Amino acid sequence: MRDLRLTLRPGEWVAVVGPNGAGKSTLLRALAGLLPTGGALRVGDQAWALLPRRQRAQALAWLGPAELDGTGTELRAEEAVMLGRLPHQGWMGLASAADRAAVDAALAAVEALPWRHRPLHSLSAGERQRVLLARALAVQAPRLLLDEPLTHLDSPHQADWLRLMRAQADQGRAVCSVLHELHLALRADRLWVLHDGQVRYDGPAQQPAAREALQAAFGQRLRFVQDEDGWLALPA
Ligand SMILES: Nc1ncnc2c1ncn2[C@@H]1O[C@H](COP(=O)(O)OP(=O)(O)OP(=O)(O)O)[C@@H](O)[C@H]1O
Repeated sequence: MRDLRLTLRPGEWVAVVGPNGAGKSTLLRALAGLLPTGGALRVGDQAWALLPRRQRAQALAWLGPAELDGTGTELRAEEAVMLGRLPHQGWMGLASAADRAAVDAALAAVEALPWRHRPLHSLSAGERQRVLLARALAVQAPRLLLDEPLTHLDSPHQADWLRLMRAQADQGRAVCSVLHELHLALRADRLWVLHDGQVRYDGPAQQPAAREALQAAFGQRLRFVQDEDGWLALPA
């Protein structure tokens, strides 16, 4: 990937879309500082790489693709979510009242409270994904980078996720999510359409130019329909 110039703004939800192999995960990892890159990655006017690790961990919540299948761990759901609080804890890792409140709120947000004490390996794939989402929420970071957060989620929980991300943006957070669910991606504030390692579109999700870029990226294999909330993309 080269010649990228992208800005993630507070209060804005960006959906990163494009066909398989377009470079979406690569871009997200580069944005999180997880890949060596040329050029400059900045938070405000500060160089990301120069920030202390703890400050970076507080500044950014990360959810990777297919992160955890739960095998080989006895970690319970609420313990996994508490990992999101590590950047806020001292060296002994003692949970404060604020940490516990953040974990409770995150578990409630993904409707995971009833099975908070269950080990991850005993949960279904969708339930585990919701725990990972709760872990990202529990960080309470001003930026959330989420790679395919809807994997394994049923339709109602996908809709819940949409409302959650909208609420995060409304609270002033910047949300950047790689999505294959184009019908939901078009509900984002901004789209980054990727194709062959290039950003082909960076702009409002509901603009005609966004739909043109999507058609080009997906080889004219989409069909757009309108409902009361705007345009949706379906397979042609
Ligand atoms: N570690 C790696 N080494 C070499 N090539 C890689 C590596 N990771 C990804 N690639 C290649 O880089 C390109 C972009 O991969 P990336 O995972 O960013 O795509 P993506 O848009 O997220 O795709 P998908 O929708 O399939 O998840 C692909 O062609 C892929 O084969």
